[in-house]
Amino acid sequence: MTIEKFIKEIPKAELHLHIEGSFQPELMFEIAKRNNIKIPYSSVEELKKAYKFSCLQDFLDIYYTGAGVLITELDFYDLTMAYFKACKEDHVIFTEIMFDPQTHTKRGISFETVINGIQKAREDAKEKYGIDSLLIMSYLRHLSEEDAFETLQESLPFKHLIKSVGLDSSEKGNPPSKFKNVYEASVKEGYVPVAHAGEEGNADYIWEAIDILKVKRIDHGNNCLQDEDLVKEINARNLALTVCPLSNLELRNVDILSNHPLKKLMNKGVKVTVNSDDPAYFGGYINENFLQIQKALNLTKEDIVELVKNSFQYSFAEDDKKAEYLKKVDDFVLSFE
Ligand SMILES: Nc1ncnc2[nH]cnc12
Ligand SMILES: [Zn+2]
Repeated sequence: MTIEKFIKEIPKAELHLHIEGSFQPELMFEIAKRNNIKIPYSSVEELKKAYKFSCLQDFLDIYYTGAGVLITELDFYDLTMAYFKACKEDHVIFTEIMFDPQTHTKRGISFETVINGIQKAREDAKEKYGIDSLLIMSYLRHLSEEDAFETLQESLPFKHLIKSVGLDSSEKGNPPSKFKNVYEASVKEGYVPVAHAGEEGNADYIWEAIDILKVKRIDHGNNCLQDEDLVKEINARNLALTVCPLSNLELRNVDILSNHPLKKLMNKGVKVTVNSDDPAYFGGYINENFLQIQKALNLTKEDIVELVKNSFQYSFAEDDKKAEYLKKVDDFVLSFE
Protein backbone atom coordinates (compact mmCIF):
# COMPACT_ATOMS: atom_id res chain seq x y z
CA MET A 1 0.00 0.00 0.00
CA THR A 2 1.16 3.50 -0.69
CA ILE A 3 2.31 5.81 2.07
CA GLU A 4 -0.47 8.21 0.98
CA LYS A 5 -3.14 5.61 1.66
CA PHE A 6 -1.44 4.71 4.94
CA ILE A 7 -1.46 8.38 6.02
CA LYS A 8 -5.08 8.92 5.02
CA GLU A 9 -6.43 5.89 6.85
CA ILE A 10 -4.40 5.61 10.04
CA PRO A 11 -6.54 6.57 13.08
CA LYS A 12 -5.46 10.00 14.31
CA ALA A 13 -5.83 12.61 17.01
CA GLU A 14 -5.75 16.36 16.43
CA LEU A 15 -4.47 18.57 19.25
CA HIS A 16 -4.27 22.03 17.68
CA LEU A 17 -7.36 23.22 15.87
CA HIS A 18 -9.15 26.55 16.17
CA ILE A 19 -12.81 25.98 15.47
CA GLU A 20 -13.10 29.52 14.08
CA GLY A 21 -10.24 28.62 11.72
CA SER A 22 -12.22 25.71 10.29
CA PHE A 23 -14.86 28.11 8.93
CA GLN A 24 -15.04 27.32 5.20
CA PRO A 25 -15.96 30.23 2.90
CA GLU A 26 -19.06 28.45 1.55
CA LEU A 27 -20.50 28.00 5.05
CA MET A 28 -19.46 31.54 5.97
CA PHE A 29 -21.51 32.95 3.07
CA GLU A 30 -24.48 30.73 3.93
CA ILE A 31 -24.48 31.80 7.60
CA ALA A 32 -23.91 35.48 6.71
CA LYS A 33 -26.94 35.31 4.44
CA ARG A 34 -29.26 33.77 7.01
CA ASN A 35 -28.09 36.32 9.61
CA ASN A 36 -28.46 39.23 7.17
CA ILE A 37 -24.82 40.21 7.58
CA LYS A 38 -22.79 41.67 4.72
CA ILE A 39 -19.25 40.42 4.37
CA PRO A 40 -16.76 42.64 2.58
CA TYR A 41 -16.28 40.14 -0.29
CA SER A 42 -18.69 39.64 -3.20
CA SER A 43 -18.20 35.88 -3.60
CA VAL A 44 -16.58 32.75 -2.19
CA GLU A 45 -13.93 33.06 -4.92
CA GLU A 46 -13.11 36.65 -4.03
CA LEU A 47 -12.88 35.74 -0.35
CA LYS A 48 -10.53 32.84 -1.13
CA LYS A 49 -8.32 35.18 -3.13
CA ALA A 50 -7.80 37.22 0.04
CA TYR A 51 -6.21 34.20 1.75
CA LYS A 52 -2.65 35.27 1.04
CA PHE A 53 -0.81 36.15 4.20
CA SER A 54 2.57 37.68 4.87
CA CYS A 55 2.47 37.14 8.64
CA LEU A 56 0.25 36.01 11.54
CA GLN A 57 -1.46 39.41 11.93
CA ASP A 58 -2.47 39.47 8.26
CA PHE A 59 -4.29 36.20 8.78
CA LEU A 60 -5.83 37.16 12.13
CA ASP A 61 -7.45 40.26 10.61
CA ILE A 62 -9.35 38.10 8.10
CA TYR A 63 -10.03 35.34 10.65
CA TYR A 64 -11.75 37.76 13.07
CA THR A 65 -13.78 39.30 10.22
CA GLY A 66 -14.96 35.84 9.16
CA ALA A 67 -15.92 34.86 12.71
CA GLY A 68 -18.05 38.01 12.87
CA VAL A 69 -20.95 36.33 11.05
CA LEU A 70 -21.43 33.72 13.81
CA ILE A 71 -24.42 34.85 15.88
CA THR A 72 -26.67 31.99 17.01
CA GLU A 73 -26.20 28.67 18.75
CA LEU A 74 -27.05 27.01 15.43
CA ASP A 75 -24.20 28.89 13.72
CA PHE A 76 -21.69 27.49 16.22
CA TYR A 77 -23.28 24.07 15.88
CA ASP A 78 -23.04 24.11 12.06
CA LEU A 79 -19.45 25.34 12.19
CA THR A 80 -18.42 22.58 14.60
CA MET A 81 -20.34 19.82 12.82
CA ALA A 82 -18.65 20.75 9.54
CA TYR A 83 -15.27 20.25 11.25
CA PHE A 84 -16.33 16.88 12.69
CA LYS A 85 -17.42 15.78 9.21
CA ALA A 86 -13.91 16.57 7.96
CA CYS A 87 -12.50 14.64 10.95
CA LYS A 88 -14.52 11.61 9.93
CA GLU A 89 -13.15 11.79 6.38
CA ASP A 90 -9.57 12.11 7.68
CA HIS A 91 -9.93 9.23 10.20
CA VAL A 92 -9.56 11.54 13.21
CA ILE A 93 -11.01 9.65 16.17
CA PHE A 94 -10.13 12.13 18.91
CA THR A 95 -9.79 15.90 18.74
CA GLU A 96 -9.04 18.75 21.15
CA ILE A 97 -10.89 21.79 19.86
CA MET A 98 -9.81 25.34 20.69
CA PHE A 99 -12.38 28.09 20.79
CA ASP A 100 -11.89 31.83 21.34
CA PRO A 101 -14.79 33.08 23.51
CA GLN A 102 -13.61 36.70 23.38
CA THR A 103 -13.84 36.76 19.57
CA HIS A 104 -17.58 36.46 20.14
CA THR A 105 -18.31 37.96 23.56
CA LYS A 106 -16.60 41.20 22.42
CA ARG A 107 -19.30 41.39 19.69
CA GLY A 108 -22.13 40.89 22.16
CA ILE A 109 -22.59 37.14 21.65
CA SER A 110 -22.94 35.35 24.98
CA PHE A 111 -20.47 32.73 26.20
CA GLU A 112 -23.45 30.43 26.63
CA THR A 113 -24.49 30.72 22.96
CA VAL A 114 -20.98 29.84 21.80
CA ILE A 115 -20.41 26.87 24.07
CA ASN A 116 -23.92 25.45 23.75
CA GLY A 117 -23.63 25.30 19.96
CA ILE A 118 -20.19 23.67 20.11
CA GLN A 119 -21.24 21.26 22.87
CA LYS A 120 -24.32 20.07 20.98
CA ALA A 121 -22.12 19.32 17.97
CA ARG A 122 -19.65 17.40 20.17
CA GLU A 123 -22.49 15.22 21.42
CA ASP A 124 -23.89 14.64 17.94
CA ALA A 125 -20.43 13.90 16.51
CA LYS A 126 -19.90 11.26 19.19
CA GLU A 127 -23.23 9.69 18.35
CA LYS A 128 -23.11 10.01 14.57
CA TYR A 129 -19.38 9.53 13.85
CA GLY A 130 -18.02 7.99 17.08
CA ILE A 131 -15.52 10.85 17.45
CA ASP A 132 -14.38 11.83 20.95
CA SER A 133 -13.40 15.41 21.71
CA LEU A 134 -12.59 17.90 24.41
CA LEU A 135 -12.43 21.69 24.56
CA ILE A 136 -9.58 24.15 25.04
CA MET A 137 -10.75 27.67 25.88
CA SER A 138 -8.22 30.11 24.46
CA TYR A 139 -7.57 33.62 25.78
CA LEU A 140 -6.79 36.27 23.18
CA ARG A 141 -3.34 37.61 24.01
CA HIS A 142 -3.80 40.98 22.26
CA LEU A 143 -6.43 41.77 24.91
CA SER A 144 -5.67 42.48 28.56
CA GLU A 145 -5.22 40.01 31.39
CA GLU A 146 -8.25 41.61 33.04
CA ASP A 147 -10.28 40.71 29.99
CA ALA A 148 -9.06 37.11 30.21
CA PHE A 149 -10.14 37.07 33.88
CA GLU A 150 -13.65 38.06 32.79
CA THR A 151 -13.67 35.18 30.34
CA LEU A 152 -12.48 32.78 33.03
CA GLN A 153 -15.36 33.96 35.21
CA GLU A 154 -17.88 33.50 32.38
CA SER A 155 -16.60 29.98 31.76
CA LEU A 156 -17.18 28.72 35.30
CA PRO A 157 -20.82 27.60 34.84
CA PHE A 158 -19.54 25.46 31.94
CA LYS A 159 -16.38 24.23 33.66
CA HIS A 160 -17.43 20.61 33.33
CA LEU A 161 -17.36 20.98 29.52
CA ILE A 162 -13.88 22.53 29.27
CA LYS A 163 -10.62 20.65 29.81
CA SER A 164 -7.93 23.19 29.18
CA VAL A 165 -7.03 26.86 28.70
CA GLY A 166 -4.87 28.19 25.87
CA LEU A 167 -3.40 31.46 24.64
CA ASP A 168 -3.60 32.59 21.01
CA SER A 169 -3.78 35.62 18.67
CA SER A 170 -0.98 38.16 18.05
CA GLU A 171 2.15 36.74 19.65
CA LYS A 172 4.80 39.43 19.23
CA GLY A 173 4.51 42.08 21.96
CA ASN A 174 2.15 39.90 24.01
CA PRO A 175 4.43 37.55 25.95
CA PRO A 176 3.08 34.71 28.09
CA SER A 177 4.12 36.57 31.28
CA LYS A 178 1.28 39.05 30.61
CA PHE A 179 -1.12 36.25 31.60
CA LYS A 180 0.65 34.85 34.67
CA ASN A 181 -2.15 35.59 37.14
CA VAL A 182 -5.04 34.41 35.00
CA TYR A 183 -3.20 31.16 34.28
CA GLU A 184 -2.68 30.60 38.00
CA ALA A 185 -6.38 31.19 38.58
CA SER A 186 -7.34 28.94 35.64
CA VAL A 187 -5.22 26.07 36.97
CA LYS A 188 -6.86 26.51 40.39
CA GLU A 189 -10.20 26.00 38.64
CA GLY A 190 -8.91 22.72 37.23
CA TYR A 191 -8.06 23.76 33.67
CA VAL A 192 -4.92 22.27 32.10
CA PRO A 193 -2.65 25.06 30.77
CA VAL A 194 -1.32 25.20 27.20
CA ALA A 195 -0.21 28.21 25.13
CA HIS A 196 0.88 29.23 21.64
CA ALA A 197 4.57 30.09 21.95
CA GLY A 198 7.46 30.32 19.52
CA GLU A 199 5.30 30.54 16.42
CA GLU A 200 6.52 34.03 15.50
CA GLY A 201 7.89 34.89 18.93
CA ASN A 202 11.39 33.84 19.89
CA ALA A 203 12.64 31.21 22.33
CA ASP A 204 12.17 33.58 25.32
CA TYR A 205 8.41 33.32 24.83
CA ILE A 206 8.63 29.54 25.10
CA TRP A 207 10.70 29.82 28.29
CA GLU A 208 7.98 32.06 29.72
CA ALA A 209 5.24 29.64 28.68
CA ILE A 210 6.93 26.75 30.46
CA ASP A 211 8.35 28.59 33.49
CA ILE A 212 5.64 31.17 34.18
CA LEU A 213 2.43 29.68 32.72
CA LYS A 214 3.61 26.13 33.48
CA VAL A 215 2.10 24.78 30.30
CA LYS A 216 1.62 21.03 29.83
CA ARG A 217 2.05 21.27 26.06
CA ILE A 218 3.34 23.94 23.66
CA ASP A 219 1.34 25.08 20.63
CA HIS A 220 3.75 25.48 17.68
CA GLY A 221 7.03 25.90 19.60
CA ASN A 222 9.12 25.67 16.41
CA ASN A 223 11.43 28.46 17.55
CA CYS A 224 12.73 26.38 20.45
CA LEU A 225 15.45 25.38 17.98
CA GLN A 226 17.02 28.81 18.57
CA ASP A 227 18.13 27.64 22.03
CA GLU A 228 19.75 24.26 22.71
CA ASP A 229 19.13 24.54 26.46
CA LEU A 230 15.44 25.13 25.81
CA VAL A 231 15.21 22.01 23.65
CA LYS A 232 16.81 20.03 26.48
CA GLU A 233 14.39 21.53 28.99
CA ILE A 234 11.35 20.74 26.82
CA ASN A 235 12.52 17.13 26.61
CA ALA A 236 13.36 16.95 30.32
CA ARG A 237 9.84 18.12 31.17
CA ASN A 238 8.36 15.76 28.57
CA LEU A 239 6.40 18.52 26.85
CA ALA A 240 5.05 17.86 23.36
CA LEU A 241 4.75 20.42 20.57
CA THR A 242 1.63 20.78 18.47
CA VAL A 243 3.21 21.58 15.12
CA CYS A 244 1.18 22.87 12.15
CA PRO A 245 3.13 22.56 8.89
CA LEU A 246 0.74 24.23 6.43
CA SER A 247 0.06 27.05 8.88
CA ASN A 248 3.82 27.68 9.19
CA LEU A 249 4.07 27.77 5.41
CA GLU A 250 1.06 30.03 4.82
CA LEU A 251 2.09 32.47 7.56
CA ARG A 252 5.65 32.56 6.20
CA ASN A 253 7.30 31.07 9.24
CA VAL A 254 9.01 28.75 6.76
CA ASP A 255 9.71 29.65 3.13
CA ILE A 256 9.18 26.17 1.72
CA LEU A 257 8.01 22.98 3.42
CA SER A 258 11.30 21.22 2.72
CA ASN A 259 12.85 23.71 5.19
CA HIS A 260 10.28 22.90 7.87
CA PRO A 261 11.92 22.03 11.23
CA LEU A 262 9.63 19.06 12.04
CA LYS A 263 12.17 16.32 11.36
CA LYS A 264 14.98 18.28 13.02
CA LEU A 265 12.82 18.51 16.14
CA MET A 266 12.10 14.76 16.03
CA ASN A 267 15.82 14.04 15.66
CA LYS A 268 16.50 16.05 18.80
CA GLY A 269 14.04 13.86 20.69
CA VAL A 270 11.25 16.43 20.87
CA LYS A 271 7.75 14.95 20.99
CA VAL A 272 6.15 16.39 17.88
CA THR A 273 2.52 16.13 16.75
CA VAL A 274 1.01 17.19 13.40
CA ASN A 275 -2.07 19.42 13.29
CA SER A 276 -4.01 21.72 10.97
CA ASP A 277 -4.41 24.91 13.11
CA ASP A 278 -6.85 26.77 10.82
CA PRO A 279 -7.63 24.35 7.99
CA ALA A 280 -10.09 26.58 6.11
CA TYR A 281 -7.41 29.26 5.72
CA PHE A 282 -4.21 27.26 5.29
CA GLY A 283 -5.12 24.80 2.55
CA GLY A 284 -6.11 21.62 4.29
CA TYR A 285 -7.16 19.49 7.21
CA ILE A 286 -4.88 17.15 9.13
CA ASN A 287 -4.42 14.59 6.34
CA GLU A 288 -3.27 17.28 3.95
CA ASN A 289 -0.75 18.43 6.57
CA PHE A 290 0.58 14.89 6.95
CA LEU A 291 0.66 14.27 3.18
CA GLN A 292 2.52 17.46 2.34
CA ILE A 293 5.05 17.29 5.17
CA GLN A 294 5.74 13.60 4.44
CA LYS A 295 6.54 14.44 0.85
CA ALA A 296 8.58 17.55 1.64
CA LEU A 297 10.74 15.86 4.29
CA ASN A 298 10.64 12.33 2.92
CA LEU A 299 9.20 10.99 6.18
CA THR A 300 9.06 7.22 6.56
CA LYS A 301 6.09 5.13 7.58
CA GLU A 302 7.80 4.77 10.99
CA ASP A 303 7.99 8.57 11.32
CA ILE A 304 4.26 8.80 10.57
CA VAL A 305 3.44 6.17 13.19
CA GLU A 306 5.59 8.00 15.76
CA LEU A 307 3.86 11.32 15.03
CA VAL A 308 0.40 9.77 15.20
CA LYS A 309 1.16 7.94 18.44
CA ASN A 310 2.57 11.13 19.98
CA SER A 311 -0.77 12.84 19.37
CA PHE A 312 -2.62 10.24 21.41
CA GLN A 313 0.10 9.92 24.03
CA TYR A 314 0.33 13.66 24.67
CA SER A 315 -3.40 14.33 24.43
CA PHE A 316 -5.45 15.18 27.52
CA ALA A 317 -7.65 12.12 27.08
CA GLU A 318 -8.07 9.78 30.07
CA ASP A 319 -5.43 7.04 30.32
CA ASP A 320 -7.82 4.19 29.52
CA LYS A 321 -9.03 6.02 26.41
CA LYS A 322 -5.42 6.68 25.35
CA ALA A 323 -4.68 2.97 25.62
CA GLU A 324 -7.77 2.18 23.56
CA TYR A 325 -6.79 4.67 20.82
CA LEU A 326 -3.17 3.48 20.73
CA LYS A 327 -4.37 -0.09 20.29
CA LYS A 328 -6.42 1.04 17.29
CA VAL A 329 -3.26 2.52 15.80
CA ASP A 330 -1.29 -0.69 16.44
CA ASP A 331 -4.08 -2.82 14.95
CA PHE A 332 -4.18 -0.60 11.87
CA VAL A 333 -0.39 -0.79 11.41
CA LEU A 334 -0.42 -4.58 11.83
CA SER A 335 -3.23 -4.98 9.32
CA PHE A 336 -1.02 -3.30 6.70
CA GLU A 337 2.24 -5.21 7.35
N1 LIG B 1 -1.89 30.15 14.24
C1 LIG B 1 -2.44 30.95 15.17
N2 LIG B 1 -1.62 31.64 15.99
C2 LIG B 1 -2.14 32.45 16.91
N3 LIG B 1 -3.44 32.66 17.08
C3 LIG B 1 -4.28 31.99 16.28
N4 LIG B 1 -5.62 31.99 16.23
C4 LIG B 1 -5.99 31.15 15.26
N5 LIG B 1 -4.91 30.64 14.68
C5 LIG B 1 -3.82 31.13 15.31
ZN1 LIG C 1 -3.08 27.94 16.59
